[in-house]
Amino acid sequence: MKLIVAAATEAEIQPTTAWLQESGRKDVEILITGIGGFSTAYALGKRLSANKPALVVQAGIAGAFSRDLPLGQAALVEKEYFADLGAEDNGQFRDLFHIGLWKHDQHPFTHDYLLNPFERVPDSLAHLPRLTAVSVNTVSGEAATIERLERQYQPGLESMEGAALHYACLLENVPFLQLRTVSNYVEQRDKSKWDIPLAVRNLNGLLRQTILEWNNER
Ligand SMILES: O=C(O)c1cccc(C(=O)CC[C@H]2O[C@@H](n3cnc4c(=O)[nH]cnc43)[C@H](O)[C@@H]2O)c1
Repeated sequence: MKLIVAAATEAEIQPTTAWLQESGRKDVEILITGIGGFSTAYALGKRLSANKPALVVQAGIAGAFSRDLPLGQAALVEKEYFADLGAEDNGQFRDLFHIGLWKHDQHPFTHDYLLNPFERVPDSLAHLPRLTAVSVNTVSGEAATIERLERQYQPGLESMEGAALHYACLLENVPFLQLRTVSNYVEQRDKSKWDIPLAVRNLNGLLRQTILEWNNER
């Protein structure tokens, strides 16, 4: 049974891809899903309908809401929200639960979020904080948007693909983990403050340990 490592961009997991190619390992499959929820849901849905892996690990960088998480910090995402899917109503954002198009606890949601029920977290990742995250189509950079997300969801992290991973894997009944490292803070956009190399280095270090550990256990 395979382990699938899914990432939005090749750049985020390039060190792991190179290492896997050198090792000639065949039991780990790389899936580049593209950026955003729609491309991730499509890529995962298509792949998982062919046959089911033992585990999908989505690996990527993310924005952090709090300075308590240093750049480069790794975390596992436990709860995910589709945070910009809804309607604007008299200056207020309403999600699909609020406007009655989705029902609380409808499969695969728990209340209004997507919970990862996976309990067999590898030792190499067991020490990581387990956070709530929001998934968005537009990287948040306006104070009003950031305040709204914090008020509504109390997130630790923001990405563009996490909720799609949870949604697809819960529907397909495939175990999954979402591993993220912090590349930037969710704030007014200033790419010069991002540290993508550090986030990618830490992400791939943990990915490699996870793959080695996963291999030894079977
Ligand atoms: O510019 C580069 O060199 C570069 C290299 C690797 C990856 C990138 C990306 O921009 C990856 C996009 C990916 O990152 C996630 N992400 C990172 N920070 C945030 C954020 O603050 N809010 C939302 N998403 C974020 C996201 O999942 C993207 O898919 C660039």
